[in-house]
Amino acid sequence: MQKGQIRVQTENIFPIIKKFLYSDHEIFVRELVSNAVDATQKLKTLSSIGEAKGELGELRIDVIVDAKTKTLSIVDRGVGMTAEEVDKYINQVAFSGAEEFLDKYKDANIIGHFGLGFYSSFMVSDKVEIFTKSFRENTKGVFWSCDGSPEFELYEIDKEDRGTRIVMHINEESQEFLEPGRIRGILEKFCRFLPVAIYFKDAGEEVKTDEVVEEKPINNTNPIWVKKPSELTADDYQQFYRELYPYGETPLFWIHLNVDYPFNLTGILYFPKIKQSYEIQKDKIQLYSNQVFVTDEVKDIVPEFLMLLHGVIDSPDIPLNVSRSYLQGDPNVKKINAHITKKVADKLEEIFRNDRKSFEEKWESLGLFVKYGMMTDDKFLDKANKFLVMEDAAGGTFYTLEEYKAATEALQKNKDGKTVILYTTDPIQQDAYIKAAQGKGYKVIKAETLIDAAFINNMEMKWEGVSFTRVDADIVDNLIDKQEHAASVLSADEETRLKELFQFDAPELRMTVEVKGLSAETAPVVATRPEFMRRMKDMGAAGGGMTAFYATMPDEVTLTVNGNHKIYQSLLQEADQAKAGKQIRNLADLALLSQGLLKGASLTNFINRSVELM
Ligand SMILES: Nc1ncnc2c1ncn2[C@@H]1O[C@H](COP(=O)(O)OP(=O)(O)OP(=O)(O)O)[C@@H](O)[C@H]1O
Repeated sequence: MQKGQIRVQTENIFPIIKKFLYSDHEIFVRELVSNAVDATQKLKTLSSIGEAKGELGELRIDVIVDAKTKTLSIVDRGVGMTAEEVDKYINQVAFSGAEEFLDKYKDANIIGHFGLGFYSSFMVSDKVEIFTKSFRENTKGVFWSCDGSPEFELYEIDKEDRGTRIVMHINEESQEFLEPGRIRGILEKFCRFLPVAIYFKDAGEEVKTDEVVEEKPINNTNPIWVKKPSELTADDYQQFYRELYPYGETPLFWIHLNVDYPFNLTGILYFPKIKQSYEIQKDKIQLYSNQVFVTDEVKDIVPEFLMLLHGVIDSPDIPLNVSRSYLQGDPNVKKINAHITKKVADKLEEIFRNDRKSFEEKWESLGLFVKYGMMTDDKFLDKANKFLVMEDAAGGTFYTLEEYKAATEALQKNKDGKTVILYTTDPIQQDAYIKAAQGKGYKVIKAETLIDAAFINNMEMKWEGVSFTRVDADIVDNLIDKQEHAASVLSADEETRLKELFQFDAPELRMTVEVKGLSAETAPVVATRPEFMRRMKDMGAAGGGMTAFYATMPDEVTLTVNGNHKIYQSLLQEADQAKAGKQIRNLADLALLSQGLLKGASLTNFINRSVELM
């Protein structure tokens, strides 16, 4: 028998482990089961190259919880260890550099992500024992035990079967890890797709002898992301989606990632159906390293705009044991990021080209990813410019940017030669304006979703030769500023007088009045909301910052008085000044009403005044 001290520089390494790993105790299960998987995989490899002799038998891992003896055991049938190996790997190697590591990362919250490996078992144990026997011929079994002090025991034992049994004597504070439900839950979280079958057993559970209980492993050892895309059907992908998200709706489509150079990465990303932007859930992508679950916080690894996707990413090349700031600067992570973005863009373009109809049908959900991506990632923007579509206000027709430009070439270029994209944020409320624009042959597109306001601002900076104007931003004749003027039939005096009549108090509005010669069929007064101020106000309302103060400002509105409307001929002749004033006020209110700007007392006044005039 050998007795000795574990050779780490710090005497009190165990209290440190316990303290720092406090928040993430459950990861010891992942660490130990991963070791058992590694030992099993190693044996398979050695056997395949003829270094391990004989039958391997059923290769499985058993996790056994026993409340009576207060132990949790993890049993594998892998390579096992000889006495020398236990001394080398457990006593010496496992902790070299640990002191330095702890010093460096004392303050960071990342230690929970650091694979402390086998020693993490001491977070929850008073004593840990190893019973192991190597696959090598003519070796004896080995017993190792340590109670959490740096002293250990190591001696040979008789052990029949190959492999390793780790027995943890769970400590007083960690009794939760003796609850079968708790352990099962942890296994399902971390070990769900590990490549070796894992069986969970509650030693305290009574088994009736005449009953054949069918054993089912915890995990799916062969998840579809490790298979070749050519071997898989649409059904396989959808079934796997349901396995990941039992309550999720059928996804729109998916992308199978498979890279082996210059880094290793596999995975499947699903585009979920999104009906409302507020349904968006981030943190739905799970990150694995060789099928071991690592985290569902994929920030920094997946581009921000793709955080909305679901699915799994598996890469042994992502440095998991280091801090976030390091991760951001990591060249591999940057490459992975760029690769995922490219793959997603390629896939979207492929669907757009091959099946535009289905692409357009999915646009309601897809548009959100695409627009978000175009705003935040210039590489993606370049590609997406080809497949971003804009839906006509009439519904059912979609234009790409190029198609819209071509279709509006003749009518919608302004004096600077820019294409003016007319949009509506509310086809019902802005119906009159849309009809007027369409009447002139203009194309109006829908921009109704939460993201559109920001998207429009952003694209105006990024797209050359394009500007956006909301369909009610000006009277229809001025929507596309071509610097053409129609003459008014009124004399200069009459215009001035008319302008005066329209000067009245409207405290909640900031009003500008202009008299213009519009066509005789156009309404006598048109209320419009200047694009710039309205955007600022919308942005202020949506989210604070610099623009927040705009939200508190009065609504800005322009009243364009149509000097060519025949109603003014009689109004300007009206002898009863008070009556004329009221009629003028009513015309203005009607225009404001169409913009949804007539509210509260102003609305009541309008109704009373109308009755009076009648
Ligand atoms: N179940 C096992 N069967 C055989 N060897 C094992 C087993 N568990 C641990 N070992 C040996 O002990 C070594 C140290 O294990 P430990 O978990 O501390 O670190 P690691 O697995 O090498 O690295 P990591 O920090 O990523 O877990 C392993 O490399 C392996 O050689």
